[in-house]
Amino acid sequence: MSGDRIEVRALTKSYPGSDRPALAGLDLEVPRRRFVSLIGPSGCGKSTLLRVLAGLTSPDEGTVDLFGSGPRALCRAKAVGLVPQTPALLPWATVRRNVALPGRVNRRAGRGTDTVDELLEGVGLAHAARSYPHQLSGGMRQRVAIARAFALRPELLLMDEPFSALDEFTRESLQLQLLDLWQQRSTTVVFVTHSVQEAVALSDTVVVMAPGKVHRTVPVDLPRPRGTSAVTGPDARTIADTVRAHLRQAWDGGAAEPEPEPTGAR
Ligand SMILES: Nc1ncnc2c1ncn2[C@@H]1O[C@H](COP(=O)(O)OP(=O)(O)OP(=O)(O)O)[C@@H](O)[C@H]1O
Repeated sequence: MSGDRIEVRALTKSYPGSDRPALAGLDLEVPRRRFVSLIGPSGCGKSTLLRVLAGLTSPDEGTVDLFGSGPRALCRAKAVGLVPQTPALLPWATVRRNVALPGRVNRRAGRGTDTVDELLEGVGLAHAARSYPHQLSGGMRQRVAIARAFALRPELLLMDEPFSALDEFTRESLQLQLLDLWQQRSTTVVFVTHSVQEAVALSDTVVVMAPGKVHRTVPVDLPRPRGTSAVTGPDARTIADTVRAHLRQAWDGGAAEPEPEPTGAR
């Protein structure tokens, strides 16, 4: 147990009626305040891992230590935020209220809150504070979901392909806003994506998964804050090529040499 990291050990999880486990002995370490992306073939267990980390489902075997607590305890303490692919906003509430509501829950849980105006500013939605969800574009709804997740001041933010339905321009602008919010706060982010470019642009570490387990961890040694030139330059392209090579191995059944050191997302 350690308060400065997430430690997942030998995690297994099978769904009833499925012929192979969704997670098959997965090990992972994520130090506090890091931004880590999970990437891997469809069905390799990325969402299942997020659901276990969020305390939404229990593993069959293995241990999960989130900064010295279990997932359910961290969730009860309102210290875990989850941003899904399609945000579920309250249709009857304005943008402002949608973002403010977790704060009220938080105050009851004895945790601090961020001011709603700062968060709306941070995601470029100050002008839409009085709008309702049905009046927003998909990108704006996802911005509300991100602001709402940060309103919880989460120790751990889990994001499951949050930008996959967005056009490239909206996606890039949201990536920058997310990085700004993350850098201003001490949140640890675990981010699922299918985009190698996105994983490299955002992360300290890219975790390449093969079915049920971690295949490789790839450090992203790019300076922060990352401007467009850093994430499109030669160093970023080299890292992206490394991730793609590991992804190809993962697709081919994970026939790589063993991980040289423990599968920590350092
Ligand atoms: N509720 C469920 N019941 C039965 N099987 C499930 C359930 N959820 C996931 N699975 C199976 O578990 C495996 C892992 O699924 P999971 O959604 O975690 O993968 P993923 O990597 O997130 O996939 P994708 O990239 O397509 O979103 C898959 O074989 C999937 O069919």
